[in-house]
Amino acid sequence: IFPPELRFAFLKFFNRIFHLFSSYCYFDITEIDGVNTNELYNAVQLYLSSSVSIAGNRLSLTRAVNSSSITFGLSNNDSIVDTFNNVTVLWEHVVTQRQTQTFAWRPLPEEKRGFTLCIKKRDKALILSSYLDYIMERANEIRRKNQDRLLYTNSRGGSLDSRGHPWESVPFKHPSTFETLAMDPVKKQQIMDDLKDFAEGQMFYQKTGRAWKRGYLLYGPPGTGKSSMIAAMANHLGYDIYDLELTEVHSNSELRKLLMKTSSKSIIVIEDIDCSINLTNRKKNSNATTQRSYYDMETRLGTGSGEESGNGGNTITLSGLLNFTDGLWSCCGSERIFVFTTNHIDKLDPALLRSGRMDMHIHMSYCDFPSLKILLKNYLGYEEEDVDDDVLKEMERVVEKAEMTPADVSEALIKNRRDKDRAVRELLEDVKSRGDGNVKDGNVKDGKLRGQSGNLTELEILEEEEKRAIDSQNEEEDSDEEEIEVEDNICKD
Ligand SMILES: Nc1ncnc2c1ncn2[C@@H]1O[C@H](COP(=O)(O)OP(=O)(O)OP(=O)(O)O)[C@@H](O)[C@H]1O
Ligand SMILES: [Mg+2]
Repeated sequence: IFPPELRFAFLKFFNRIFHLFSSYCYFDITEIDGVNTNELYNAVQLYLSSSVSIAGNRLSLTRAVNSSSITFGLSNNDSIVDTFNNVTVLWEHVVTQRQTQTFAWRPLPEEKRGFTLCIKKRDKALILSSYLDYIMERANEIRRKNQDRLLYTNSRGGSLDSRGHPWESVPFKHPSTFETLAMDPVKKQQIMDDLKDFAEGQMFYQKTGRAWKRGYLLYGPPGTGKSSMIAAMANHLGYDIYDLELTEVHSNSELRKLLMKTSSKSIIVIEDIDCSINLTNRKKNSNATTQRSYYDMETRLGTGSGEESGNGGNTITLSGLLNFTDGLWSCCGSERIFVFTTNHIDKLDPALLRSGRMDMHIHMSYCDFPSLKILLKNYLGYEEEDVDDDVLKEMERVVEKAEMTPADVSEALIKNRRDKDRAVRELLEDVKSRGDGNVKDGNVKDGKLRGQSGNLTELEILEEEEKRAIDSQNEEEDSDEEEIEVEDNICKD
């Protein structure tokens, strides 16, 4: 009988009156806030999942693909009571069908989900000041404890999913830890201490006016454990990993968007940075080196000298990357670690290496004696006293000269892991033959060239040559002794 406008006005008026006299107030926490995913929604969901499992009568159970744990959740339009500081609150999970959309610049999920928090008006101040913070903290804790950390990739390119995320995620379950990582224990301890200081350093960063982030550059030959180190870092700190594939990023602004969508307490990784983007000065480098780079980015990437070049801004440049790690944008969110890895540190632009940019440069080197002992323990369960003294001494003598990577050693050990004595014997032979071979050859630096297989491809040989050039350059400063040794051998020969 009444026209709809009148009915609507009446309802609104009635609602107002009702709320005026009601002693309750309500807060809506929707899953999608405008276009962004609402972090609070996810936090509340996680927070409630820990209590609904005990209290709820009707629960929704979910188990994400590859996840190890089952998550409890409130069923649609169900509610639960929670108490905080002796204040009782009511949570309701509200799910409604979304009206068919006329036009949306990206598809939204069909259901509109949200939580409604109902509290007494007199408790409002208390709740708003600390309850929500408490929920965020608890949710983070639960997430870390569940061990369901995530590995994100941007393999979709710049496109967004229905929840507005450019990142795709899978549960991260890499078993590498600092314990299993074979490297010099002193160096390992330094890195662990550094990570600890970082994770606990909120006050320090605030006091010194620095953004709460830290950069590590891992460099060294393939198979020396750079990726394993990143996994160990993530496992140690309980952080998520964002594996940024630069070849999928088309412009600096896309890079910025990706960064904005990373959460805090995360490690942002760019692997093989020398291969995925040309970060050195193009002009200087436009010879053989660039011809054999893995991806020919010449047409797509900028000059790397700072400005975006002329192809419609469709480039990602060194300055873009530096802004990403270092500039104003890098501190949206906090507690972030950037890790770059490379096999060729000399190919990187000095701007990326200057002090203060990457806080720590970590050299992952060939297997040395302490690392070898760790691998023996990991793979065979051998402590030092389980191995014959003479064998150990012999290994100690030759292992560094052999220039085997931890990956080479692991492989040798895995091959014979059912027969431990044989594994040790064969490893010793392998190490000795390589080590003594290296001493004879003197100036041939990399074990792989003389290694098991003589059939390296042309690309690999080019790479090896390049690596040797780099190695000799790197070692100019720090290994005068070795050079003398090599020269001695040449003289003997
Ligand atoms: N330092 C190490 N400690 C323990 N295991 C190692 C170590 N280095 C290599 N490995 C073993 O070798 C394999 C390859 O190592 P990883 O992928 O970490 O090397 P990388 O340095 O990242 O190589 P690339 O430069 O080719 O990416 C790993 O699966 C791991 O088992
Ligand atoms: Mg790697």
